[in-house]
Amino acid sequence: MDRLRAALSLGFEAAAPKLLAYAVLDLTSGVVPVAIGWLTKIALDRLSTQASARTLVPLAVGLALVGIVQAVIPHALKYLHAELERGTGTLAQGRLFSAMARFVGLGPFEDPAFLDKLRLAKQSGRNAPGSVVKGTLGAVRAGITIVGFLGSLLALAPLLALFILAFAFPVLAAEIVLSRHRTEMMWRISPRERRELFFDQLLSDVHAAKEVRLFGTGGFLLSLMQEERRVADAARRGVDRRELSTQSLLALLAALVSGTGLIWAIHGALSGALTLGDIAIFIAAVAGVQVSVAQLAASVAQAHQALVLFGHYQDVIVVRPDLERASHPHPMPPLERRIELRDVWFRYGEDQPWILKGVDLVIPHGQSLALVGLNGAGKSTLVKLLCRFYDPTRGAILWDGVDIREVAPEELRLRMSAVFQDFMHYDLTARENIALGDLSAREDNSRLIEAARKAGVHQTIADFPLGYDTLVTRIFFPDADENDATTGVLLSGGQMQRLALARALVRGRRDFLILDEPTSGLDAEAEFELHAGLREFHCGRTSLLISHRLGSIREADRIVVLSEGRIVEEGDHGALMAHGGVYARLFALQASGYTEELVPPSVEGAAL
Ligand SMILES: Nc1ncnc2c1ncn2[C@@H]1O[C@H](COP(=O)(O)OP(=O)(O)OP(=O)(O)O)[C@@H](O)[C@H]1O
Repeated sequence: MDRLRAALSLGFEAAAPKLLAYAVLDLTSGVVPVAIGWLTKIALDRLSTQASARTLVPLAVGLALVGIVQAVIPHALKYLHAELERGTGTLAQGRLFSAMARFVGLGPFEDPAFLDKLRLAKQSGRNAPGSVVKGTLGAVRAGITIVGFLGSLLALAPLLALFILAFAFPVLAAEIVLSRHRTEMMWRISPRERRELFFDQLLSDVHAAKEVRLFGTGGFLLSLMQEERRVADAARRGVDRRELSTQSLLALLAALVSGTGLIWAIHGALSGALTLGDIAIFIAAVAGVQVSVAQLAASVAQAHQALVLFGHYQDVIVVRPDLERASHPHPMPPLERRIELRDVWFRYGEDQPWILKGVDLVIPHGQSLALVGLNGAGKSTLVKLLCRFYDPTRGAILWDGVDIREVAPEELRLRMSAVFQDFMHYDLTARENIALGDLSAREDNSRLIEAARKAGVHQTIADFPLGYDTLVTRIFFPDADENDATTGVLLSGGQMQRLALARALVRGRRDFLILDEPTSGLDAEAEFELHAGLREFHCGRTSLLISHRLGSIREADRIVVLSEGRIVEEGDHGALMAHGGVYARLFALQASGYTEELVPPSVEGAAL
């Protein structure tokens, strides 16, 4: 009942006048068949008693008017229903995405059960209020028609009226059971549909297209996609078949009921107990009640199914933040002393292996720290904990002595900037791609240009047909525009990475800068220039740099080596080289790939 109220109030909030108009028209259409039945009966009775033509005119006009109403109402209802769906769709979308914005971290986006719920919530938030209104009003409308016709039947054949009414109960029960099966099936196949969608996107994605073609995996991926569809279709087919057999059985029952009624009516007519008009209204009533009972059942099923799905929407919009928010958040003044990881342990789930195993690390204010380690050592995980995308499973991260769980996550993030290893490229303009780092810079050309210059991408953008307002994508334009550069340009991987870097830099002098492999896609010269620029940029600022190119981090104030979730070495480049441990071995290994004659002295080591 609460769910019904919530769905209706969402519809009401989104489009109250249209919802009311829909209700009025829908309910009116419930009276129409009964009115037609009675007007026909009266007309036939008058005809059979040789009544004058004048008495028939109003009836004919009435019948014509009711006929017009009957013809127009479905179209008006269709329009109003679409309007209702558009209104609720926009409102529900806003609420759904606002609820998702309350998530502090990344956990829910990695939880398959939540992703299934989210997909159904998106669908039901848009459709459910309309379907609930349609289903509920459809049921009421059918109820009105049934009551109208049953009243007529009660006057003619009370027993038959009760017989027909009794038939309504199994129909309703069957429809509700079928609806429950359908919604359960939809939930069951949801992961399959998600996987099918994944393969579908993969097979139409330009990035994947290269490997798909080179490795010839198109057929294989297609077969996986179709397998998902086959399994999901088998489940759908099962429910469809069950519906078909149940509906056929109900149709048989309906035929028996109408057959019995017809035989009774013929007897009545032959014995002179029923007039021609009685027969007409009787036939209309039997058919009308049966159709309306079927409509009632279908409407109840529709509303029931929509309400079950609407439950997913409701679950998502009231979902609690994935990570605890402090009830009285600590203020977040600028960093003055240090960021500290104190005995931090972390794993992604209780059944997952430990990724960080007791990390103690201090990043003093104003210092640059470089993090080094083999693939999978836990470097990016540590970055995600610093941004509070997850909370440590044990231990704490302190910002000037305050646990970051005690401050508002938004405040924490306002004090930071970052380039992530898996940086984003937005299918927007160059201006927007940079300004998404700090929206206040959107119209501030000098700030955008400064950030782009530092990231080494200003000249590239300036040469675009529309400069900073050039779209750095072509996905929004059809083939016909392919040769028109003003409809968008395509960037190389390195240029996209520079844009991502500019996005991080446009945030200005934030307290803490994280650079996770910021130059992995850049050429050696660009990387050298960029690191020189960055050195100047984060000179005297607190920063964390992760890079596998050890030459680019050698000038960091401190280098920390992470191995299997533990810090195994710490010191500056000179000290670590002298120590002769993991770092020295890795550095020597990289350096051995270069010969002195080939590397100009100024860039030696920089591009390792
Ligand atoms: N979202 C996640 N859920 C579960 N496990 C994860 C997740 N992200 C990373 N891991 C696991 O955590 C481990 C450390 O990954 P992480 O990305 O932190 O390593 P890294 O040191 O940054 O590696 P690389 O040098 O390859 O970037 C890996 O074994 C990875 O499988």
